[in-house]
Amino acid sequence: MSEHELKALRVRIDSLDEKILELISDRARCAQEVARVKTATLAEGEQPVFYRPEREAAVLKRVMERNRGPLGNEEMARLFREIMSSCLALEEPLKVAYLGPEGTFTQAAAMKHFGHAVISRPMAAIDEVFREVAAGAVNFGVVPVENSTEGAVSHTLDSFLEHDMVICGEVELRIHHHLLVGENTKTDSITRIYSHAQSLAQCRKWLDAHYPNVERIAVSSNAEAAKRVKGEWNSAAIAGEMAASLYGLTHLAEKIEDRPDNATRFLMIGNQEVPPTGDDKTSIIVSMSNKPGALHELLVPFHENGIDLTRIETRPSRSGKWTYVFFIDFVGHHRDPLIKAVLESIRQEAVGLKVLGSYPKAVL
Ligand SMILES: O=C(O)C(=O)C[C@]1(C(=O)O)C=C[C@@H](O)C=C1
Repeated sequence: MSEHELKALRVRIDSLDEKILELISDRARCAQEVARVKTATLAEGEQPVFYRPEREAAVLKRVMERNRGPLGNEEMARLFREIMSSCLALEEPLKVAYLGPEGTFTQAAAMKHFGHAVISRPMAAIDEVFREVAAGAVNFGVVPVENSTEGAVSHTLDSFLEHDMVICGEVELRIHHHLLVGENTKTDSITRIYSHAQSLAQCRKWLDAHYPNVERIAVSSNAEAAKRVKGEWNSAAIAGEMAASLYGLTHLAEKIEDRPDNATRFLMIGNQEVPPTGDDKTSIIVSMSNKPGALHELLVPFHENGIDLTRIETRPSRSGKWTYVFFIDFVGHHRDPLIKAVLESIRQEAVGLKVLGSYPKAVL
Protein backbone atom coordinates (compact mmCIF):
# COMPACT_ATOMS: atom_id res chain seq x y z
CA MET A 1 0.00 0.00 0.00
CA SER A 2 1.35 3.42 -0.93
CA GLU A 3 1.79 6.21 1.62
CA HIS A 4 -0.72 8.17 -0.40
CA GLU A 5 -3.44 5.48 -0.08
CA LEU A 6 -2.83 5.13 3.67
CA LYS A 7 -3.16 8.86 4.17
CA ALA A 8 -6.45 8.97 2.25
CA LEU A 9 -7.89 6.11 4.32
CA ARG A 10 -6.93 7.83 7.56
CA VAL A 11 -8.65 11.00 6.41
CA ARG A 12 -11.78 8.88 5.84
CA ILE A 13 -11.47 7.29 9.29
CA ASP A 14 -11.11 10.74 10.88
CA SER A 15 -14.25 11.93 9.16
CA LEU A 16 -16.20 8.78 10.16
CA ASP A 17 -15.01 9.16 13.75
CA GLU A 18 -16.34 12.70 13.81
CA LYS A 19 -19.74 11.43 12.70
CA ILE A 20 -19.68 8.58 15.24
CA LEU A 21 -18.73 11.07 17.95
CA GLU A 22 -21.63 13.32 17.02
CA LEU A 23 -24.07 10.37 16.91
CA ILE A 24 -22.95 9.00 20.28
CA SER A 25 -23.32 12.46 21.81
CA ASP A 26 -26.83 12.75 20.31
CA ARG A 27 -27.68 9.38 21.79
CA ALA A 28 -26.34 10.41 25.20
CA ARG A 29 -28.46 13.58 25.10
CA CYS A 30 -31.47 11.39 24.28
CA ALA A 31 -30.75 9.27 27.37
CA GLN A 32 -30.66 12.46 29.46
CA GLU A 33 -34.10 13.32 28.04
CA VAL A 34 -35.31 9.81 28.90
CA ALA A 35 -34.20 10.41 32.49
CA ARG A 36 -36.09 13.71 32.55
CA VAL A 37 -39.28 12.02 31.26
CA LYS A 38 -38.94 9.13 33.73
CA THR A 39 -38.60 11.57 36.62
CA ALA A 40 -41.38 13.90 35.43
CA THR A 41 -44.05 11.20 35.12
CA LEU A 42 -43.73 9.76 38.62
CA ALA A 43 -46.65 9.30 40.95
CA GLU A 44 -46.39 10.64 44.49
CA GLY A 45 -43.70 8.75 46.45
CA GLU A 46 -42.62 6.69 43.43
CA GLN A 47 -38.90 6.26 42.65
CA PRO A 48 -37.67 6.56 39.03
CA VAL A 49 -36.44 3.31 37.47
CA PHE A 50 -33.53 4.22 35.24
CA TYR A 51 -32.02 0.80 34.58
CA ARG A 52 -34.27 -1.24 32.26
CA PRO A 53 -32.83 -4.71 31.57
CA GLU A 54 -35.73 -5.60 29.23
CA ARG A 55 -35.01 -2.54 27.06
CA GLU A 56 -31.26 -3.20 27.09
CA ALA A 57 -31.85 -6.78 25.90
CA ALA A 58 -34.06 -5.45 23.07
CA VAL A 59 -31.45 -2.84 22.01
CA LEU A 60 -28.65 -5.43 21.90
CA LYS A 61 -30.77 -7.96 20.02
CA ARG A 62 -31.72 -5.37 17.42
CA VAL A 63 -28.08 -4.45 16.93
CA MET A 64 -27.19 -8.12 16.40
CA GLU A 65 -30.08 -8.65 13.96
CA ARG A 66 -29.18 -5.60 11.88
CA ASN A 67 -25.43 -6.09 11.88
CA ARG A 68 -24.08 -6.86 8.39
CA GLY A 69 -20.40 -7.21 9.37
CA PRO A 70 -17.48 -7.19 8.96
CA LEU A 71 -17.49 -6.99 12.77
CA GLY A 72 -19.13 -10.06 14.34
CA ASN A 73 -22.46 -9.80 16.20
CA GLU A 74 -20.88 -10.32 19.63
CA GLU A 75 -18.25 -7.69 18.98
CA MET A 76 -20.82 -5.16 17.75
CA ALA A 77 -23.13 -5.86 20.70
CA ARG A 78 -20.18 -5.43 23.07
CA LEU A 79 -19.54 -1.95 21.66
CA PHE A 80 -23.20 -0.97 22.02
CA ARG A 81 -23.21 -2.50 25.51
CA GLU A 82 -20.54 0.05 26.49
CA ILE A 83 -22.33 2.97 24.81
CA MET A 84 -25.54 2.10 26.66
CA SER A 85 -23.64 1.66 29.93
CA SER A 86 -22.25 5.21 29.57
CA CYS A 87 -25.69 6.59 28.63
CA LEU A 88 -27.22 4.98 31.72
CA ALA A 89 -24.44 6.45 33.88
CA LEU A 90 -25.63 9.90 32.74
CA GLU A 91 -29.11 9.02 34.01
CA GLU A 92 -27.94 7.31 37.21
CA PRO A 93 -24.55 5.72 37.91
CA LEU A 94 -25.36 2.11 38.92
CA LYS A 95 -23.63 0.63 41.95
CA VAL A 96 -22.84 -3.05 41.55
CA ALA A 97 -21.39 -5.44 44.16
CA TYR A 98 -19.66 -8.61 42.97
CA LEU A 99 -17.76 -11.53 44.42
CA GLY A 100 -14.26 -10.09 44.57
CA PRO A 101 -11.48 -9.32 44.96
CA GLU A 102 -10.75 -7.37 41.80
CA GLY A 103 -9.80 -9.61 38.90
CA THR A 104 -12.30 -12.44 39.53
CA PHE A 105 -14.41 -13.98 36.80
CA THR A 106 -17.42 -12.54 38.62
CA GLN A 107 -16.05 -9.05 38.00
CA ALA A 108 -15.64 -9.95 34.31
CA ALA A 109 -19.27 -11.17 34.30
CA ALA A 110 -20.46 -7.91 35.92
CA MET A 111 -18.67 -5.88 33.23
CA LYS A 112 -20.04 -8.10 30.47
CA HIS A 113 -23.58 -7.55 31.71
CA PHE A 114 -23.59 -3.92 32.88
CA GLY A 115 -20.65 -2.50 30.87
CA HIS A 116 -17.78 -0.55 32.42
CA ALA A 117 -19.58 2.68 33.36
CA VAL A 118 -20.76 1.36 36.73
CA ILE A 119 -19.40 1.87 40.22
CA SER A 120 -18.30 -1.63 41.15
CA ARG A 121 -17.60 -2.91 44.65
CA PRO A 122 -15.73 -6.15 45.32
CA MET A 123 -17.08 -8.23 48.24
CA ALA A 124 -15.17 -10.93 50.10
CA ALA A 125 -17.94 -13.57 50.02
CA ILE A 126 -21.14 -14.47 48.16
CA ASP A 127 -23.24 -13.86 51.24
CA GLU A 128 -21.79 -10.35 51.52
CA VAL A 129 -22.95 -9.57 47.99
CA PHE A 130 -26.48 -10.57 49.01
CA ARG A 131 -26.29 -8.50 52.20
CA GLU A 132 -24.98 -5.44 50.39
CA VAL A 133 -27.95 -5.57 47.99
CA ALA A 134 -30.44 -6.24 50.81
CA ALA A 135 -29.09 -3.25 52.76
CA GLY A 136 -29.59 -0.98 49.73
CA ALA A 137 -25.89 -0.07 49.63
CA VAL A 138 -25.78 -1.07 45.94
CA ASN A 139 -28.40 -1.39 43.18
CA PHE A 140 -27.37 -4.87 42.05
CA GLY A 141 -25.16 -7.80 42.95
CA VAL A 142 -23.42 -10.36 40.74
CA VAL A 143 -22.84 -13.94 41.91
CA PRO A 144 -21.81 -17.20 40.18
CA VAL A 145 -24.55 -19.85 40.19
CA GLU A 146 -23.37 -22.83 38.14
CA ASN A 147 -20.36 -24.11 36.23
CA SER A 148 -20.61 -26.48 33.28
CA THR A 149 -17.84 -28.73 34.66
CA GLU A 150 -18.31 -28.51 38.43
CA GLY A 151 -22.07 -27.93 38.81
CA ALA A 152 -23.95 -25.71 41.25
CA VAL A 153 -22.39 -23.00 43.42
CA SER A 154 -24.06 -24.07 46.64
CA HIS A 155 -23.22 -20.85 48.58
CA THR A 156 -25.29 -18.89 46.08
CA LEU A 157 -28.26 -21.26 46.21
CA ASP A 158 -28.21 -21.26 50.02
CA SER A 159 -28.07 -17.46 50.11
CA PHE A 160 -31.34 -17.34 48.14
CA LEU A 161 -32.96 -19.26 51.02
CA GLU A 162 -31.88 -16.59 53.48
CA HIS A 163 -32.49 -13.37 51.55
CA ASP A 164 -35.44 -12.01 49.58
CA MET A 165 -33.88 -11.16 46.26
CA VAL A 166 -35.14 -10.62 42.73
CA ILE A 167 -33.07 -12.09 39.90
CA CYS A 168 -33.02 -9.56 37.10
CA GLY A 169 -30.52 -11.00 34.67
CA GLU A 170 -28.08 -13.76 33.76
CA VAL A 171 -24.78 -13.87 31.95
CA GLU A 172 -22.63 -16.73 30.77
CA LEU A 173 -18.86 -16.51 30.61
CA ARG A 174 -16.46 -18.91 28.90
CA ILE A 175 -13.89 -19.71 31.57
CA HIS A 176 -10.28 -20.06 30.48
CA HIS A 177 -7.73 -20.83 33.17
CA HIS A 178 -4.02 -20.12 32.86
CA LEU A 179 -1.05 -21.21 34.95
CA LEU A 180 0.53 -17.94 36.07
CA VAL A 181 3.81 -17.00 37.70
CA GLY A 182 5.44 -13.82 38.99
CA GLU A 183 8.68 -12.33 37.69
CA ASN A 184 10.71 -13.84 40.57
CA THR A 185 9.33 -17.35 40.24
CA LYS A 186 11.82 -20.15 39.57
CA THR A 187 9.65 -22.11 37.16
CA ASP A 188 11.53 -25.39 37.70
CA SER A 189 11.11 -25.17 41.50
CA ILE A 190 7.33 -24.79 41.83
CA THR A 191 6.10 -26.59 44.95
CA ARG A 192 2.66 -24.97 45.38
CA ILE A 193 -0.22 -24.09 43.09
CA TYR A 194 -2.91 -21.76 44.44
CA SER A 195 -6.43 -21.32 43.12
CA HIS A 196 -10.09 -21.38 44.10
CA ALA A 197 -11.27 -24.94 44.83
CA GLN A 198 -13.64 -24.88 41.81
CA SER A 199 -10.82 -23.85 39.46
CA LEU A 200 -8.46 -26.51 40.84
CA ALA A 201 -11.25 -29.01 40.17
CA GLN A 202 -11.79 -27.67 36.63
CA CYS A 203 -8.07 -28.26 35.88
CA ARG A 204 -7.67 -31.54 37.80
CA LYS A 205 -6.60 -33.74 34.87
CA TRP A 206 -4.17 -31.17 33.52
CA LEU A 207 -2.57 -30.81 36.96
CA ASP A 208 -2.36 -34.61 37.38
CA ALA A 209 -0.54 -34.82 34.04
CA HIS A 210 1.82 -31.84 34.42
CA TYR A 211 2.29 -31.21 38.16
CA PRO A 212 1.34 -34.52 39.86
CA ASN A 213 3.49 -33.93 42.97
CA VAL A 214 2.92 -30.25 43.53
CA GLU A 215 0.74 -29.22 46.47
CA ARG A 216 -2.63 -27.72 45.41
CA ILE A 217 -3.82 -25.05 47.80
CA ALA A 218 -7.42 -23.80 47.70
CA VAL A 219 -7.80 -20.08 48.45
CA SER A 220 -10.83 -17.77 48.52
CA SER A 221 -10.63 -16.71 44.85
CA ASN A 222 -8.46 -16.94 41.75
CA ALA A 223 -7.55 -13.28 42.12
CA GLU A 224 -6.36 -13.97 45.68
CA ALA A 225 -4.21 -16.81 44.26
CA ALA A 226 -2.69 -14.42 41.71
CA LYS A 227 -1.99 -11.85 44.42
CA ARG A 228 -0.13 -14.39 46.61
CA VAL A 229 2.02 -15.65 43.77
CA LYS A 230 3.31 -12.20 42.99
CA GLY A 231 5.43 -12.16 46.13
CA GLU A 232 6.65 -15.81 46.09
CA TRP A 233 9.40 -17.56 44.10
CA ASN A 234 8.22 -21.17 44.35
CA SER A 235 4.51 -20.98 43.60
CA ALA A 236 2.10 -20.58 40.68
CA ALA A 237 -1.56 -19.60 40.44
CA ILE A 238 -4.43 -20.79 38.32
CA ALA A 239 -6.52 -17.77 37.33
CA GLY A 240 -8.01 -15.94 34.37
CA GLU A 241 -6.82 -13.15 32.13
CA MET A 242 -8.17 -10.30 34.29
CA ALA A 243 -6.24 -11.46 37.36
CA ALA A 244 -3.11 -12.06 35.25
CA SER A 245 -3.02 -8.50 33.94
CA LEU A 246 -4.12 -6.94 37.25
CA TYR A 247 -1.19 -8.54 39.11
CA GLY A 248 1.30 -8.43 36.22
CA LEU A 249 1.83 -12.19 36.04
CA THR A 250 3.13 -14.16 33.07
CA HIS A 251 1.56 -17.24 31.49
CA LEU A 252 3.42 -20.50 32.03
CA ALA A 253 0.61 -22.41 30.31
CA GLU A 254 -2.62 -21.21 28.72
CA LYS A 255 -6.18 -22.61 28.65
CA ILE A 256 -5.47 -25.49 31.01
CA GLU A 257 -9.13 -26.23 31.86
CA ASP A 258 -9.97 -29.92 31.32
CA ARG A 259 -13.06 -29.19 29.25
CA PRO A 260 -12.73 -26.77 26.34
CA ASP A 261 -16.39 -25.69 26.73
CA ASN A 262 -15.91 -24.78 30.41
CA ALA A 263 -18.39 -21.96 31.21
CA THR A 264 -19.92 -20.34 34.28
CA ARG A 265 -23.35 -18.78 34.60
CA PHE A 266 -23.80 -15.71 36.80
CA LEU A 267 -26.95 -14.06 38.15
CA MET A 268 -27.71 -10.37 38.65
CA ILE A 269 -29.63 -9.89 41.87
CA GLY A 270 -31.54 -6.84 43.07
CA ASN A 271 -34.98 -5.61 44.04
CA GLN A 272 -36.36 -4.75 40.63
CA GLU A 273 -38.97 -6.84 38.80
CA VAL A 274 -38.28 -7.09 35.05
CA PRO A 275 -41.23 -6.97 32.59
CA PRO A 276 -41.55 -9.69 29.89
CA THR A 277 -39.48 -9.43 26.68
CA GLY A 278 -40.87 -12.53 24.94
CA ASP A 279 -37.57 -14.36 25.43
CA ASP A 280 -37.28 -14.81 29.17
CA LYS A 281 -36.34 -17.28 31.86
CA THR A 282 -37.79 -17.71 35.34
CA SER A 283 -36.14 -19.08 38.49
CA ILE A 284 -38.19 -20.51 41.37
CA ILE A 285 -37.59 -22.30 44.67
CA VAL A 286 -40.07 -25.01 45.62
CA SER A 287 -40.29 -27.15 48.73
CA MET A 288 -42.38 -30.30 48.60
CA SER A 289 -43.56 -32.54 51.41
CA ASN A 290 -41.20 -35.45 51.99
CA LYS A 291 -43.24 -38.23 50.37
CA PRO A 292 -42.69 -40.69 47.50
CA GLY A 293 -43.33 -39.19 44.07
CA ALA A 294 -43.04 -35.55 45.25
CA LEU A 295 -40.50 -34.61 42.59
CA HIS A 296 -42.56 -36.32 39.88
CA GLU A 297 -45.66 -34.42 41.01
CA LEU A 298 -43.71 -31.18 40.83
CA LEU A 299 -42.48 -31.80 37.29
CA VAL A 300 -45.76 -32.99 35.73
CA PRO A 301 -47.29 -29.50 35.16
CA PHE A 302 -44.14 -28.39 33.32
CA HIS A 303 -44.22 -31.46 31.11
CA GLU A 304 -47.97 -31.27 30.43
CA ASN A 305 -47.69 -27.65 29.32
CA GLY A 306 -44.56 -28.12 27.21
CA ILE A 307 -42.44 -25.78 29.33
CA ASP A 308 -38.72 -26.11 28.79
CA LEU A 309 -36.87 -26.74 32.08
CA THR A 310 -33.29 -25.47 31.83
CA ARG A 311 -32.07 -26.52 35.28
CA ILE A 312 -33.11 -28.31 38.41
CA GLU A 313 -31.00 -28.41 41.55
CA THR A 314 -31.66 -29.89 45.00
CA ARG A 315 -30.43 -28.42 48.29
CA PRO A 316 -31.14 -29.27 51.94
CA SER A 317 -33.94 -26.97 53.12
CA ARG A 318 -32.09 -25.98 56.34
CA SER A 319 -35.42 -26.12 58.17
CA GLY A 320 -35.60 -29.85 58.92
CA LYS A 321 -33.38 -32.94 58.65
CA TRP A 322 -33.66 -34.72 55.27
CA THR A 323 -36.02 -32.16 53.78
CA TYR A 324 -35.12 -30.54 50.51
CA VAL A 325 -35.86 -27.60 48.28
CA PHE A 326 -35.71 -27.58 44.50
CA PHE A 327 -34.22 -24.71 42.50
CA ILE A 328 -35.84 -24.75 39.08
CA ASP A 329 -35.14 -22.58 36.01
CA PHE A 330 -37.43 -22.66 33.00
CA VAL A 331 -38.19 -20.75 29.82
CA GLY A 332 -40.96 -18.14 30.11
CA HIS A 333 -42.01 -15.20 32.29
CA HIS A 334 -44.08 -15.54 35.47
CA ARG A 335 -46.58 -13.03 34.02
CA ASP A 336 -47.24 -15.20 30.90
CA PRO A 337 -50.75 -16.72 31.31
CA LEU A 338 -49.47 -20.29 30.73
CA ILE A 339 -46.66 -19.93 33.28
CA LYS A 340 -49.07 -18.32 35.75
CA ALA A 341 -51.37 -21.36 35.48
CA VAL A 342 -48.47 -23.80 35.91
CA LEU A 343 -47.18 -21.95 38.98
CA GLU A 344 -50.69 -21.97 40.43
CA SER A 345 -51.03 -25.74 40.05
CA ILE A 346 -47.59 -26.25 41.65
CA ARG A 347 -48.59 -23.96 44.50
CA GLN A 348 -51.53 -26.29 45.26
CA GLU A 349 -49.17 -29.25 45.82
CA ALA A 350 -46.09 -27.53 47.25
CA VAL A 351 -45.26 -26.71 50.86
CA GLY A 352 -43.70 -23.47 49.63
CA LEU A 353 -43.11 -21.72 46.31
CA LYS A 354 -41.06 -18.59 45.76
CA VAL A 355 -40.55 -16.90 42.40
CA LEU A 356 -36.97 -15.59 42.46
CA GLY A 357 -37.51 -13.62 39.29
CA SER A 358 -38.13 -13.56 35.56
CA TYR A 359 -35.43 -12.01 33.40
CA PRO A 360 -34.30 -11.76 29.75
CA LYS A 361 -32.24 -14.71 28.50
CA ALA A 362 -28.59 -13.73 28.24
CA VAL A 363 -28.02 -11.83 24.98
CA LEU A 364 -24.23 -11.54 25.11
O1 LIG B 1 -34.77 3.35 27.33
C1 LIG B 1 -34.52 3.69 28.49
O2 LIG B 1 -35.34 3.51 29.42
C2 LIG B 1 -33.23 4.31 28.81
O3 LIG B 1 -33.03 4.68 29.93
C3 LIG B 1 -32.18 4.42 27.75
C4 LIG B 1 -31.14 3.28 27.83
C5 LIG B 1 -30.26 3.39 26.54
O4 LIG B 1 -29.19 3.96 26.63
O5 LIG B 1 -30.69 2.87 25.51
C6 LIG B 1 -30.32 3.44 29.03
C7 LIG B 1 -30.53 2.71 30.17
C8 LIG B 1 -31.56 1.70 30.30
O6 LIG B 1 -31.13 0.62 31.07
C9 LIG B 1 -32.07 1.26 28.99
C10 LIG B 1 -31.84 1.97 27.85
